Amino acid sequence: MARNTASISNKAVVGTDQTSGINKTVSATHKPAHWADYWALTKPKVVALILLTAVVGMYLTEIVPSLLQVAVATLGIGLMAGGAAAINHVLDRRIDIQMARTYHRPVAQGRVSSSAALVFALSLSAAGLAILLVWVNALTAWLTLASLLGYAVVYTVWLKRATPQNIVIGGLAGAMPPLLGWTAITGEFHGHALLLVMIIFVWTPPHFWALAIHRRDDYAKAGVPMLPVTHGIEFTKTCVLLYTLLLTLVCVLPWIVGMSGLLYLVGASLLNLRFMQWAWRLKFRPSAQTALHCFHFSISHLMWLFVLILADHWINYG
Ligand code: HEM
Ligand SMILES: CC(C)=CCC/C(C)=C/CC/C(C)=C/COP(=O)(O)OP(=O)(O)O
Repeated sequence: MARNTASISNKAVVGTDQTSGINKTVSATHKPAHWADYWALTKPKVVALILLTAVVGMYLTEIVPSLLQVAVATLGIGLMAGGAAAINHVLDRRIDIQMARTYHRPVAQGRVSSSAALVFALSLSAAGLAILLVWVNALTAWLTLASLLGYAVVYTVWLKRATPQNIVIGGLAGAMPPLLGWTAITGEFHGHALLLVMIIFVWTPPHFWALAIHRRDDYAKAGVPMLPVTHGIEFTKTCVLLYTLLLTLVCVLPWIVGMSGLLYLVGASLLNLRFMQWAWRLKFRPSAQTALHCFHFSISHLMWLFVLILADHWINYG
């Protein structure tokens, strides 16, 4: 278990952030806001992966979308996802200041005021909603708004503070993008898109709980009832292992229903075997960094899985 420290004084906040796996000491004074602070509010790396899954949803339909269609829908969904992330920074600022991983965030530190961050977040969200309503379609616009509210309000305000199943239920909002991509092109629901949603939904618990195991003490200190805090690390490791097993089974469904071919099946199975190997190691042969490695692998896993689904689709259907 990594040890993290965050001491807060009037002038400076100094902590050790090991999420990256690198022991880097960060210090922050109350500097004025920089454009990079606003960029950070949007959680750009998370949104990038969300957008990859949305774009794959767009290209998996029977219609071949134009680049302009893809670009406009991606912009709309991206603005709303970034807006949701910025709202989360405002609503979570008191939790964020208490955790070594998040204490340096712009709103928690006061470099960006809550009101400025809120104006920024609502502007992004409104622009995204308008783009989707005017140039995409109403179904996608309202579904994206539902995802935004699901993450920024239902998860952040309520579930996160209320139950250790917070990220299981709240995970639905983050799992929606492939469906958003699909409806952006077709204007309607499809079982194949729902399968992609199910894959991200089942992937989310092992993704997050691996990190939460590594950061258990942080969450305990901030009083957030994450599973390793309420039910212990061993129980959470068992849940990670069982969810990776479930994920392996769910990932076979696209092949069973004829949505994906052998390239996908073989590639996805290899990725899932590796994920299960990390989860097994986490449960039975852990070192201090295993949970962090497992978390990092989960991100590569989802990225390559969606690249594979798309490559397989292009090979099979042109
Ligand atoms: C309720 C659902 C989810 C929860 C609770 C969750 C939680 C987290 C947390 C706490 C981090 C660490 C962030 C940081 O250190 O700043 C993280 C990182 C990340 N998550 Fe998730 N996540 C969820 C869903 C997703 C989804 C749906 C995706 C993409 C499809 C995703 C992609 C990522 C990526 C790419 C990172 C790395 C970010 C970075 O390195 O800056 N997450 N996640
Ligand atoms: C409109 C649309 C598609 C919305 C997508 C919603 C979205 C941005 C989901 C990402 C989920 C996420 C990063 C959760 C982090 O949990 P946390 O907020 O508890 O983590 P933290 O401690 O790092 O803030």
